[in-house]
Amino acid sequence: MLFMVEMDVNIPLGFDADEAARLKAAEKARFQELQAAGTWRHIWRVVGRYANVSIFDVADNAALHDLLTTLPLFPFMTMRVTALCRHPSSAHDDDR
Ligand SMILES: O=C(O)C[C@H]1C=CC(=O)O1
Repeated sequence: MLFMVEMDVNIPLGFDADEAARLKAAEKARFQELQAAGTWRHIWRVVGRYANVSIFDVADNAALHDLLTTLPLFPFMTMRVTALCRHPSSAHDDDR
């Protein structure tokens, strides 16, 4: 199942800089694993914000919930999830 996830990251001012750097590095490593696995299919930066729009391909709602809530930056993220399905005019057979 495909989902669009909009993620806004808010690390509070004054948060420990080393810990923030560690969490960002862990997030990037987890992202790269999930991208290589085809689970985190796409990511775009939202211009002018510490935010992204991503496309996930997971088995079901529970799998997405488990994945998102275990991301290293999850405690600092606001997320909006939109379920997607293939558009009948799409040329991409794997959009499902
Ligand atoms: O930078 C972000 O938008 C937050 C997060 C998502 C992927 C990643 O590497 O970091």
